[in-house]
Amino acid sequence: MDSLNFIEFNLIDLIDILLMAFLLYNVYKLVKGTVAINIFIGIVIVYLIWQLTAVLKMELLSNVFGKFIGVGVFGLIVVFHQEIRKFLLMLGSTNFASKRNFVRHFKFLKQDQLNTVVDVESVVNACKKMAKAKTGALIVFGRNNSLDFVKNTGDKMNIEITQPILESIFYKNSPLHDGAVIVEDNYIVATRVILPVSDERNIPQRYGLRHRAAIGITEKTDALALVVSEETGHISYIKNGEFVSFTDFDEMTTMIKRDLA
Ligand SMILES: Nc1ncnc2c1ncn2[C@@H]1O[C@H](COP(=O)(O)OP(=O)(O)OP(=O)(O)O)[C@@H](O)[C@H]1O
Repeated sequence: MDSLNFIEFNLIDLIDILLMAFLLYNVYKLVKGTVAINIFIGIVIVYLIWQLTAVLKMELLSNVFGKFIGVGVFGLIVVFHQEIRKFLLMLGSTNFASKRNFVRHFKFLKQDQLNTVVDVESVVNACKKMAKAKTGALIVFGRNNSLDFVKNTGDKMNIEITQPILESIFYKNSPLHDGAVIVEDNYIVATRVILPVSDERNIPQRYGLRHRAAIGITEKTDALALVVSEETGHISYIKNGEFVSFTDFDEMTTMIKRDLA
């Protein structure tokens, strides 16, 4: 039967499927937890129906779905422009192949090579202390995307994270207190960093530049951000350009650890 020819399978098909699965998995990881996930699932469904109608030679339906997908590509570029940007950044990122993903899998070969586990407790404790004292702070955790483009706006550092260090950096009279701190692999790698500010109109007026900067960097990259408000002493956890809600700081700590894993 001609229509079942597609069942013939060779090595190239296997590689094709594996690469496609890898691509889809990474796209899924990017959009997971965002509103884009529903659009992503919708597209996958439309695509699968299109392929099915094509294989079964249902000319009319296949034509309609084909046209829809053809035009839809441009719509997708607009809808997913942030995710596409993050994905391309991830592919070209120096961090992607270097540390978190690649080395971690081979960590057993060299036990003490990298200290990749961020001491989240110390960071959260420092934030709690700063919140009490109404000291503003902005801490960004790098993940897969390289943050080199923002690190260059501040001072490069290499300080292992401790609670007192973080508190002293953001202490009001400290020369380093302005801007954001970038954290990678349990090290403060940059201070006084100027982040891209989000121009999203839906952010409530009460949030100023510190919060907009946290939203901006987490929209443009897969980084995570913690903000301590100087005005209210409120601590916000921001991911994918949105405020993450949590009931207590233990829950927030667990979420950050999970997101950094
Ligand atoms: N683009 C930026 N990147 C990094 N840090 C920034 C940026 N813009 C402002 N900041 C930091 O935020 C501080 C000003 O915060 P602002 O009062 O405007 O924000 P906010 O969101 O209202 O925060 P808060 O609740 O702490 O007042 C600045 O002193 C600076 O340290």
